[in-house]
Amino acid sequence: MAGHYVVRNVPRPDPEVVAGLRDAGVATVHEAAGRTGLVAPAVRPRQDGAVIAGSAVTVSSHPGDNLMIHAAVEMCREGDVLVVTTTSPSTDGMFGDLLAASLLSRGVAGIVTDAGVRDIASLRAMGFPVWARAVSAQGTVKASPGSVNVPVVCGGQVVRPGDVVVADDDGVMCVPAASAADVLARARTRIAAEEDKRAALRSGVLGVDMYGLRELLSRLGVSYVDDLPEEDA
Ligand SMILES: O=C([O-])CC(=O)C(=O)O
Ligand SMILES: [Mg+2]
Repeated sequence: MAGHYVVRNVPRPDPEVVAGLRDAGVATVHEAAGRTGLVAPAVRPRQDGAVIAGSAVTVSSHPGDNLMIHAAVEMCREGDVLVVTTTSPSTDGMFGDLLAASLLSRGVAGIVTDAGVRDIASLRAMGFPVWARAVSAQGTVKASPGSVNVPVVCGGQVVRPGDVVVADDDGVMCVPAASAADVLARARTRIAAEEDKRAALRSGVLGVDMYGLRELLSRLGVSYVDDLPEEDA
């Protein structure tokens, strides 16, 4: 990108679609999106049990510099998720409890970052959810230009401002704004099918029978034997 920008206007997704995707959860949304959009698992939850979804506000920062995160706070609205990336890999702790306090005052749901966070005990105590590549006490400066609300790559996934970011204990998904409603419809179909499967499995039906896997195992040359044959022992 040639210039540095703070973009004010972001088309936000339908809040009902966002809430539906949050309720579906990351694993189901990932399947419903055709196994696309999953942020690399190195960008992992730094607390237990947090489940969020929201419209992405994106930050492209110089590594070791959190100036643009400060600029981004003002662009955030209730329910947004801040997605922070650096222009080259960095694990520096560029986000902590002070910035979280600022984001909480604007109703931000949480942060996803390809870089590092610090003050993690305070962040947990505040109930501000974080998905981050690293936890590092390494401090950062406020000195270099970057951009807010431009397309970024986080954990190998392109995230555009206004995309739906879903994050829970399983990781982080980015659903492009244009496909969010379709993905939610597919997620709901999947959830209904899984309910039937769960009930059958709980009642003792075996996966090998329910999914018709006996034939597949046989075709793949997997033999059932009472004892391991001598020649393979
Ligand atoms: O201030 C910083 O540089 C990052 C941090 O620790 C905080 O937000 O509390
Ligand atoms: Mg701090």
